[in-house]
Amino acid sequence: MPEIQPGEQIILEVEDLSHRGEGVGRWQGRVVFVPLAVPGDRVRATVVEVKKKYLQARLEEVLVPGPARCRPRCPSFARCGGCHVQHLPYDCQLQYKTKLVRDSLERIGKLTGVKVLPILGMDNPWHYRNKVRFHVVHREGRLVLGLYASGSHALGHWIARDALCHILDGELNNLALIIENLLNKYREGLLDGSKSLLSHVTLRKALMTGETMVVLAAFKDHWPRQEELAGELAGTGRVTTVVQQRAVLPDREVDTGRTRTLYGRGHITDYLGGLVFRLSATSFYQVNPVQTRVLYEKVTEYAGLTGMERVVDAYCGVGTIALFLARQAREVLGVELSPRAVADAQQNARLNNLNNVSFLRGAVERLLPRLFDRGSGPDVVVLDPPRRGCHRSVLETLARYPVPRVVYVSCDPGTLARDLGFLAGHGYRVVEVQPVDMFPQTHHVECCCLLTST
Ligand SMILES: C[S@@+](CC[C@H](N)C(=O)[O-])C[C@H]1O[C@@H](n2cnc3c(N)ncnc32)[C@H](O)[C@@H]1O
Repeated sequence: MPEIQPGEQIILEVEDLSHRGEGVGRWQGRVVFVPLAVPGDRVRATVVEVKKKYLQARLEEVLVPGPARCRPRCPSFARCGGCHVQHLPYDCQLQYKTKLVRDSLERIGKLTGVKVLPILGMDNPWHYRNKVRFHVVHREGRLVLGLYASGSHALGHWIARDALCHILDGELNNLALIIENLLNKYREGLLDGSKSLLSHVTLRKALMTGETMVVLAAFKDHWPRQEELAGELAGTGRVTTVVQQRAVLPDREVDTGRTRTLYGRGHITDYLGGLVFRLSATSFYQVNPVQTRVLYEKVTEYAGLTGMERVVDAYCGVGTIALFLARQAREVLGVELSPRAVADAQQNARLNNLNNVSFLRGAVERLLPRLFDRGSGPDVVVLDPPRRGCHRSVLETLARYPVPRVVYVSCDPGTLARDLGFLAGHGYRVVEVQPVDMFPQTHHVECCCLLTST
């Protein structure tokens, strides 16, 4: 039989969801991925890519809808890359995420029989995000704020034309509309020929204080009437600080673009779990404040502190987990690559009068082995790496110097499974995995895991 070609249409039943939230079915024995299809659907799809082991296809028509399929709230759901599973009711999303974690541990980590608890979901899984990054495009004579389409650098959701974003905080949605109008008022200074000088605009709000930051990321440090624009943004009454950032490549995980404060203090302040946190423009902070509390409580439980322990919080950001744990530990050392985040973390320790915490700036893969080689191994290590997981040398260090408790926080079940698989093969027991739904309506899954070496 001739090989199937891109452009050909196929009909298939969808049986499962992939780690990217795409429908998964089979056609003549081959695995087929169909974005926007859900389990139980019978669909007609066009093949867009033929790979050795699978076909990638585009959904053309749902011939018979699966029993769980529901109507997405957002009219641009099918275009926008921000959400992936709005066409499934929330309880099904939660079941899918728990299953995904179990499957990843078995398939990638080769870990069977690990205790994976049902995911902890939200009471209200909408409008939870405290942060958004809008891309800025010059189109049809206007500067437009929007979100990228899935897997593309084209806008899939324009904030002014399409509905408001259903996972973003309501006030940030309103602010985005105001900002788009203001950018157009100052458009002349914000254009470089026909292109926008601004690459993106980031909005970040502190849930508990309402303080709100606007970050204007531009390809130039200065442009005409910059201060006036910042002043008008501040005059909206919603914005407490405006920061200008030199645009950096979008895939840089540690945001090192130079920043300059145009209005206010250059940071916002939030409260979480009885602690106060200062956040600068480029420092990492969890985007779902309600679930962050749930996650950190789990980290605290798994750390099992009695007040005597020495703890390392690796990949510590602005020191949130380090400070949560410092209240119950002898001492905590945070390690973080971003200089701005380390400055925030040090300031946060002072703001909270916690003097048993210190922070080291640098790569965990470089600093952790040194700590252990010097003989100052801790009792508890918390790992909360970016999506790519831990560097091999971090895991090798933990294998060489067994730590009584490791708490691994992860936002990628695939790399988590890989790293847990390594540690399980080097003397650790994976005691329990607790998924936490930090990102409803999307395929992203956060997990908190406890490992012991005894
Ligand atoms: C997922 S965030 C976790 C931050 C923090 N634990 C929290 O809950 O807010 C990962 C952090 O690791 C930092 N990072 C990335 N690569 C790193 C590395 N190689 N060494 C140290 N820190 C790194 C990032 O700047 C970011 O702050």
